[in-house]
Amino acid sequence: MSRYPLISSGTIIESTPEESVQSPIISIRQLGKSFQSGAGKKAVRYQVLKDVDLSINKGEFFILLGPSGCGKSTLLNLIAGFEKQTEGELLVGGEVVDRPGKERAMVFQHPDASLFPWLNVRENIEFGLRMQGMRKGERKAISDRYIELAGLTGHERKFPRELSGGMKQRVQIARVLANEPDILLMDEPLGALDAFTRRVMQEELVRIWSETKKTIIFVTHDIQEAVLLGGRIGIMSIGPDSRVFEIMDNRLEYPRDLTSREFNLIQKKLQGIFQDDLYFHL
Ligand SMILES: Nc1ncnc2c1ncn2[C@@H]1O[C@H](COP(=O)(O)OP(=O)(O)OP(=O)(O)O)[C@@H](O)[C@H]1O
Repeated sequence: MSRYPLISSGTIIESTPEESVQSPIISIRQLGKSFQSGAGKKAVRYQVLKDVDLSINKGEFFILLGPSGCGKSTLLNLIAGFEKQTEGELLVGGEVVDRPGKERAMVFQHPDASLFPWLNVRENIEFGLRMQGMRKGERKAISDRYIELAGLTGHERKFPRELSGGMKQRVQIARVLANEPDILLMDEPLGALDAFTRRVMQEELVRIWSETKKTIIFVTHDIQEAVLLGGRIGIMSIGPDSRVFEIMDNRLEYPRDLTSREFNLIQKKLQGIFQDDLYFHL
């Protein structure tokens, strides 16, 4: 039984028992991650994640929501294979994750960290394909597709320094998609954008997701963004020992209307959880 009575208006929002999730592409059982700081007698262990259970289906737009420092990026990094868990099991496509893989791609908050400043938009998008030894014609066909999908047509020859923040993020997303991963891991990818650009990019992301049918795991601490984007929203408890303690189904139709009564109802439910005293004692 859920700790929070999330269902107040029929099917709009409800808590999903983990058992009801079918054939997951990502399966996480009793996952834990601790970090050690310092060495010798002064060494201290900090248990960021503990007993994380989570199943994510193919094609889902899944949100990881929680306050700053609760361990969202750590969980994403474990799924990406950038970090290794200290306890528990993590499977992607039925395989144990012990390193990064082509089927998983990370989109970071700051595209500058991942774009090559000396390559133009098309060359950035084609970079991974060139590394694989793909021929020019084939590369161009793929980059054409993702340039169009990401709304970059007409900007192919520009360099990162000539692009706005939103455009750079589009290039990062197009580049990741060009490598055809099954899963996009997005770590607050819109967090550095101004409010207007962010709204546009949120809409674009929903469109790209519905056109590509990729599985997306999207990290945010913004409740409105979570409700706008997520099909399911995994709510993390405050660390240490953070876990996904509640999952909400969000069945509002896309594209979602921020001003609708239903949207605000879900937003309020989530706000209620984070303001509840119980939340601080999970
Ligand atoms: N490599 C590391 N070594 C030691 N501690 C770490 C390391 N990476 C993360 N942590 C700690 O783990 C905790 C969770 O960090 P994490 O970045 O996962 O949180 P977050 O929820 O993504 O936060 P934010 O929303 O601010 O990005 C923090 O206390 C952080 O200091």
